[in-house]
Amino acid sequence: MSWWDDGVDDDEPELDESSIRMRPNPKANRPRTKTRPEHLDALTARVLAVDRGRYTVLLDEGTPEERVLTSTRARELRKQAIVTGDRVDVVGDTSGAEGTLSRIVRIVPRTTLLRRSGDDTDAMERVVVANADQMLIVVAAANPEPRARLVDRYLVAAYDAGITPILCITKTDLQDPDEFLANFAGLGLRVFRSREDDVPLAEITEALVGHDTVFVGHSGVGKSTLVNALVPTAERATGHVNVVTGRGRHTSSSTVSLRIEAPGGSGWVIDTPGVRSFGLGHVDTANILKSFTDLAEIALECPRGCTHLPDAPDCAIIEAVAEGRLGENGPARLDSLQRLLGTFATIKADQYS
Ligand SMILES: Nc1nc2c(ncn2[C@@H]2O[C@H](COP(=O)(O)OP(=O)(O)OP(=O)(O)O)[C@@H](O)[C@H]2O)c(=O)[nH]1
Ligand SMILES: [Zn+2]
Repeated sequence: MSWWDDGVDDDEPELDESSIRMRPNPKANRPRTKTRPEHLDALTARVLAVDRGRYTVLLDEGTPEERVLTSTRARELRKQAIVTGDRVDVVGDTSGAEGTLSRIVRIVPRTTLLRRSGDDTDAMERVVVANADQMLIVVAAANPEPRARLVDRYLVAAYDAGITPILCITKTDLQDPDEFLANFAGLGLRVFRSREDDVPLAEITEALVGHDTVFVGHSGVGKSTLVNALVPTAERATGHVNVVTGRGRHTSSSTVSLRIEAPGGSGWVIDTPGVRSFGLGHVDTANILKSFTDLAEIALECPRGCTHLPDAPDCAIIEAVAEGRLGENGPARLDSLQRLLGTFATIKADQYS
């Protein structure tokens, strides 16, 4: 069981068989150039949304010819997941005219890939979002009560994927977030404080321009409220219940890309409303340490197989911090790293028990 899971998980990204690491017969994976056409005339597009075998893609982004197409995928891609944020090569009718269909023939190599497992004991991974370079983690100062371990799980997923995490703490009108934020003091994270009646729109927008940012957060933290404030055309469903119809929470379940416009340029917000569970069964511990470049360098002096956890004998990082070599913030930084590595160690222990 993932303790992230609140039972709602209506966004089911496809399993990506191409990313399963065990390859019993490497030769079978060689591209069969004879049978696969090259499609030299293909055009590269951005996948905005995925819905049951239909892909909404954006072509000629940012030019006067920009247009939205509906695409299917070529048969040779049927075993690979194509997800929001992917760049793909399309052929066929790329006019974008009503009723036309183009065809995806290639996935452009991804710069990053945010993945999750079904739960922590599950090594099978699902692809959530491709090519995001930032992750905005939305957490409420209160209601629901914030828990550092939950944020740690998002951080582990981000660091594992090589995505830069940013924190946005909402509902600061309900609670002073300082004490909670102290948990992350060592990470050098950019932190935004927000409340519904005073969202720091200019600052957050500035951080999003020029980036593809995936928004994650537990249900009820105010993520939709934030997305709607940043991208007024988004109209994401929020937790307000309509008293007239008695209906509310017509929550949309699919991951979407929303363009954020600012005088200085534009950026993309990738909202992942349906992804409630974030199993970390696939995470590689080395990737967590790699994100702490200063500590990773010192870790080269650690004994082989060092866990860097508080009980690790002769850990070079622990020694360096104790000697004050990492400065004033050293202890907080080590503490954060150990908490993330600890999260991971617990997961692995469960997996192999
Ligand atoms: N007091 C206070 N309430 C807020 C704030 N931001 C959002 N809320 C309220 O919190 C509730 C949940 O907000 P949503 O934006 O729907 O939260 P969400 O994270 O998108 O939740 P899901 O739709 O379940 O994914 C709503 O009733 C909001 O009005 C805030 O800054 N302060
Ligand atoms: Zn060590």
